[in-house]
Amino acid sequence: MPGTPIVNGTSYVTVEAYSDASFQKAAEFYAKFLELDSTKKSDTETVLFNKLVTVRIVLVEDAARQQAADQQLAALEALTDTQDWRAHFNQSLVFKTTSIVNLQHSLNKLHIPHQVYPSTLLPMELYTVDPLGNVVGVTSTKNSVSSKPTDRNLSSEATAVATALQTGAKTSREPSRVHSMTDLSYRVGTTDSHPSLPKQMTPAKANKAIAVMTSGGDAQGMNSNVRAIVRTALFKGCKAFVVMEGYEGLVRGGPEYIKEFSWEDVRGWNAEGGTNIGTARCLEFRQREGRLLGALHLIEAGVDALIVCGGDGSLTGADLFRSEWPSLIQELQETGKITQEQHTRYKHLNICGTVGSIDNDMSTTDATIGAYSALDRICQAIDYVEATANSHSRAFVVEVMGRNCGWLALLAGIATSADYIFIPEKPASDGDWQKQMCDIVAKHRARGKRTTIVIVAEGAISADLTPISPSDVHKVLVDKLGLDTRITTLGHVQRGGTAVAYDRILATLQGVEAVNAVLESDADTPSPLIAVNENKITRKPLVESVRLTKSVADAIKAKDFKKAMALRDTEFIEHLNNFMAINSADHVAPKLPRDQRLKIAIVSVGPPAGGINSAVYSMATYCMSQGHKPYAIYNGFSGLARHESVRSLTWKEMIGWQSKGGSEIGTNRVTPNEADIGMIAYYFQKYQFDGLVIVGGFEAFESLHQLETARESYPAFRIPMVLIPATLSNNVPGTEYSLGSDTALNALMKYCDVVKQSAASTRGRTFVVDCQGGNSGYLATCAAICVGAQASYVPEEGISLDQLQEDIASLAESFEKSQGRTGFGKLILKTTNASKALSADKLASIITAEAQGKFDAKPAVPGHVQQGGLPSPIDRTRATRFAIKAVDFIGKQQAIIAGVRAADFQFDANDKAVEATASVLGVKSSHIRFTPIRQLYDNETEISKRMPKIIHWRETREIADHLVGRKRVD
Ligand SMILES: Nc1ncnc2c1ncn2[C@@H]1O[C@H](COP(=O)(O)OP(=O)(O)OP(=O)(O)O)[C@@H](O)[C@H]1O
Ligand SMILES: O=P(O)(O)OC[C@H]1O[C@](O)(CO)[C@@H](O)[C@@H]1O
Ligand SMILES: [Mg+2]
Repeated sequence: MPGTPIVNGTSYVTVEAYSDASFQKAAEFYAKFLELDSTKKSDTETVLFNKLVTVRIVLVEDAARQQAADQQLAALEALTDTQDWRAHFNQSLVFKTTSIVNLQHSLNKLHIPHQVYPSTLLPMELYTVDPLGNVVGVTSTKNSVSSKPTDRNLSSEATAVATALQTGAKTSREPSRVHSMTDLSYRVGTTDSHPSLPKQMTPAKANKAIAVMTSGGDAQGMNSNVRAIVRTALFKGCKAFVVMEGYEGLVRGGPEYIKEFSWEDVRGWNAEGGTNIGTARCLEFRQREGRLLGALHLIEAGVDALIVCGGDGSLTGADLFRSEWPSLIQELQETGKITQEQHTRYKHLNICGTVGSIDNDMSTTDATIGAYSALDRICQAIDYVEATANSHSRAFVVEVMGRNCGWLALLAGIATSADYIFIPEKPASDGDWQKQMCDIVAKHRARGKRTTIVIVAEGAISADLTPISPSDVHKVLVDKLGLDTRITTLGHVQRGGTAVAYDRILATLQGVEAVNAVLESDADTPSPLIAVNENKITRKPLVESVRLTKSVADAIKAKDFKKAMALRDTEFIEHLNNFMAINSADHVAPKLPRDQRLKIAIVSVGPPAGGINSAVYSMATYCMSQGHKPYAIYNGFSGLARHESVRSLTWKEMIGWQSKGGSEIGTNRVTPNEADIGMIAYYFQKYQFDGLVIVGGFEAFESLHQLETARESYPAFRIPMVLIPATLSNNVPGTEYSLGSDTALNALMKYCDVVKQSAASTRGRTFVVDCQGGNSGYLATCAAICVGAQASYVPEEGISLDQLQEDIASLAESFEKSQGRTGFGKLILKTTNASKALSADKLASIITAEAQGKFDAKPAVPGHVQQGGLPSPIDRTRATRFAIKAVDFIGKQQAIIAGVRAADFQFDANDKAVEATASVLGVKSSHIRFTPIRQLYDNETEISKRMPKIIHWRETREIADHLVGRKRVD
């Protein structure tokens, strides 16, 4: 916003200069750096100021101090790249700013060297050194979600300095002085020349030109990846380029194919399908001549780093390109195509891969960009097909994409509870597959299923590598089982439409991380591939990932299917085992011996969330496959206490539950204490439950805690108990993901896409969307990333009037800039509880009034639409995974608790092993973990707020802000 001071905070600082020359330079420096006006009071005093900050410079001639200061500057210059130079200085000034980003931009323009911390996309502190030798820090950390620099990025000493910067406290390293908002007087050094700063302070890295391309088959989410890369590159002070048409664009070169992009060029891309920069399968790039041209064109365009978003093939190409780079540029120089200078400048090709492919066939990452969107399209199609199949009692053979990889077929099989799947990694021999399929289909039909769904991956084969086509399968179903059968080939519909929320977020976070990775790489850093493991964005060596991926295909070709499976990630194998277990649920030949079979109850507590039915279905069918007896407690604990609503679940009644929304066994918010815990214990004893699975959100969390606490009094609760988190608020302590949150996020995102489109069609229109989530801003924050909302307000931060004013001003500014442009609609998201006083309606009125006719705002309230109807494939498949893990947990914990169950004198509730038998299942970082409820309840929960103490997604807020250029007020 023009006129807004770049720094604020009521700081008044006096610095001393020891020579006239340094006195002059300091005045110039502060005027530029902090955008201050200056008044020369006398030959020995200059005052620089804006509304909020005053810097007073006084000249105190002193040769000895001058010399000391010179030495200090020389020491600073000697520091290396890897050193955290803040830790080597003992004097500093600190100011606050609303936007480090803007400050960084202006310093880049002024060519004033600086460093930012932490060294991620989320700079919260910026440092430079003034001509007097003072370290000058500017921080944006004050709002409740921004975090301190982490140990990951800072040495412990530097962390102490950073902490002190934020708290105003002194560090133990005397005579460090860190101040803010006070009148300070410093002993400062001076030099006759402007200090030439140490290497690592120069913004050399941020001067890079970073190019991105999309390659191979297009995938939903590629546009979000490109958007994030372009904007992060610009945000970091780099130039951003896009290579059009994949490797084809590299081979052709020139500004038509290698284009510089601006912030505005990627506006609105999150909601667009396919890839807007084009993609291709380029034969020429497979040849050295093609890659030689590619190298030349990159150098001609001045590109330092290339980020390739593509599948296994594209990244194989990228890997080859990087390994060949030295010889390519050698040849270019020898043939006079590039100069010696260019050869030196572009000596190392900095490459990074973000995996974009619907196939999800890249090793070392759990998900590729686009895979879950394609899965969404497949599941939607199969859900549709189910309806017609059911009407005619028909069988459908559905062909899905995936040349060498069965991930789509497998996950779709789980998500739609298909009868049989064909995937290339685990083929049966000819003769066997026909029998296996017919046995299972016939069994399901005999149990009363009217539909049959068989999913065939494009690359399906039998054990002798003969392709299995949908017609082969069709023939068997007709000839052997006499089923009325149809074939549906989904084809490119799977790559159609816009990305699901998961892909938009994955693509965005990976884009941000890819830029970080290339900026942090040097000649010796192996090219990274940006992966995701469970919920965590990670970096993996590209070469190794490509090698592993190739070896899967090689193993399949060599008929070594065991190896092929082993080379797929562990989650793939787990999914396959899960599919086979629940799909072959068998009363006749269960897996476990009689003495290990258990009675396991499941209950749902709290409001409905996508995936509850899938969890119940998977838990029950898995129990059946093992030999356990699954029971449902209908209508929560109140149902049990009042009506003894317990029934063992049958296979037939659960047909179709995997894909259903809501909760078939009923749910409510009543906890055991509210319902009557004595009655509940009585029924637990009556039914002799050996284990309990609770599915739900915060009330379910409270329920588990109550039951665990009641173990002292009621032996019936001395059984393994586990909570599967399921709530759209995603606020259950002990997990970073709750079932239902993905379904809700997609529902909210689709709603936002629609209103944003409406906003874009109406000149000067903003919608204020009211989001659910209780006291958790998770949903609003993630949706803000998915739809590129201008701002989001969440309960963790509340709504400050200053911030609101800032957001309105920035809306005004962007609407003004957008004059004459189309497709320019804005969204503001607000969690209902972000402010009780400011409803979406009121907020919209305030914005409209403040806009003074330049634009307007309307409220939009999706309400319970956010519960989402049908559960998303992510919620369905994760529900299955969680349910099976929960049942296994109960099985494993039996031994620990069974011995002490009955005898009071042996039961010690404080025994750690016993305590751990009542746990919350959660995704934490990149693992599934069980955490004892007692530990979570006592140490990790803000009970009154119904929230975990640590907000795992808080960094995401800053990314959301940065990608739309939102300025933050303290
Ligand atoms: N071994 C290789 N050497 C050089 N370039 C390659 C190589 N493999 C693939 N490429 C380049 O990458 C492009 C895309 O590869 P491919 O067609 O295998 O798709 P992909 O990236 O695996 O994506 P998807 O499988 O999702 O469609 C190829 O057209 C080619 O230009
Ligand atoms: O669109 P094309 O070039 O026909 O490619 C289809 C192939 O691309 C993929 O969709 C991967 O993107 C494969 O699953 C499929 O075999
Ligand atoms: Mg591929």
